[in-house]
Amino acid sequence: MSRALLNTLRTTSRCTPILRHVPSSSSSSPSRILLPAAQVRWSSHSPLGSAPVNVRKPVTINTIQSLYRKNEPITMITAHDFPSAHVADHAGMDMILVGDSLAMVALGMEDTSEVLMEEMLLHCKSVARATKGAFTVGDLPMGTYEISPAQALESAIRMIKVGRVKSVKLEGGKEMASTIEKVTGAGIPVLAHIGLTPQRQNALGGFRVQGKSTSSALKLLEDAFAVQEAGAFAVVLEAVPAEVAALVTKELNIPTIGIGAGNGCSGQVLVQVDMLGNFPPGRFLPKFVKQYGNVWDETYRALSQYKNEVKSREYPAPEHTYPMPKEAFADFEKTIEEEKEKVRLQNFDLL
Ligand SMILES: Nc1nc(=O)c2c([nH]1)NC[C@@H]1CN(c3ccc(C(=O)N[C@@H](CCC(=O)O)C(=O)O)cc3)CN21
Ligand SMILES: CC(C)C(=O)C(=O)O
Repeated sequence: MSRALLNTLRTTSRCTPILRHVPSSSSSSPSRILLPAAQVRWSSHSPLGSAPVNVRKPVTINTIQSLYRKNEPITMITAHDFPSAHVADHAGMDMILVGDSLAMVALGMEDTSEVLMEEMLLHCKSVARATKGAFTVGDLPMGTYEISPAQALESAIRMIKVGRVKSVKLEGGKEMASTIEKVTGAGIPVLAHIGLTPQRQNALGGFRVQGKSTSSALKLLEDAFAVQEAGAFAVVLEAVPAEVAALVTKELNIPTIGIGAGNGCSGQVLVQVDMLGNFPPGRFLPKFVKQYGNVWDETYRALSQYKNEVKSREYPAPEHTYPMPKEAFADFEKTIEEEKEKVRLQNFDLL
């Protein structure tokens, strides 16, 4: 036992039970700093974790083009942080979108109008760090691109430079053509987004299916042509009748990525937490969402079991603890008893 610890035992034990003052192995303990590098382990969610190696060629804009030419459906999913992007990338998604649905699904906001550029950038960065294979797209949040093409380009550049994504998405058709031209002209790929554009929910009168009448279907086609002409590499079609989306897809020579737009699109996108079922029971889900998992139930079950096992002292079990040679512990106990005895005698002397 070190002299310092013995001194601590001596001085503190006069007024308080000594065991409270034995330094613990908590994370704030300075001894942690002295660990040799080889012993330092990272969480499995960190970039240096022991996650399986993902060996696929990174998806580029050319890969997307080539999938489109081969008529192979393009897969896209949203992600909002390192773990959700990590798993999406490993599952082999072609594209990962940091959608502004981040506002609701990760930040608990009411709708997408509240999310700020700085918040999008933070999440884009964490997604970009996890994504080695998929092509990343960052959503330009409301208010960062509508004022002028110059404003849009400035925001798009921030997305690339700070957010570390490979392309940007913005909502709007014909009226956004000059903006899309400006951004793509600077070498930043743009994914357009037409049909139901959630950032304009107040003008649309809510989340309403678009292109249901002949005239609104024609407007959708017009918007699709306009964004294609302006240089968008693909276009999201959200909440439009399947036959309209299929026809628009046929008429275009860039890929359409459907969400609530049926099976005739060149690819599909969904919000990851929706399709994973990672939300409490009873929450409204758009009818186009297919729930492929039940992550909420599984998480709830695991957390409840953990809670119960901690309360009942079932966890941690012996296999979750670190062994120590019996003799070393016996010595440890004995030394403490001896020290306590010495202190008792000293205190007695002082009387
Ligand atoms: N979690 C989440 N997932 C999404 O897919 C999503 C969001 N949030 N927020 C932004 C938009 C809103 N989305 C929605 C929401 C509702 C419908 C919807 O189903 N609306 C009515 C349509 C009524 C009509 O016009 O016919 C419906 O009853 O189907 C569609 C898209 C899709 N987006
Ligand atoms: C659903 C997709 C297309 C989206 O825009 C988002 O997640 O914000």
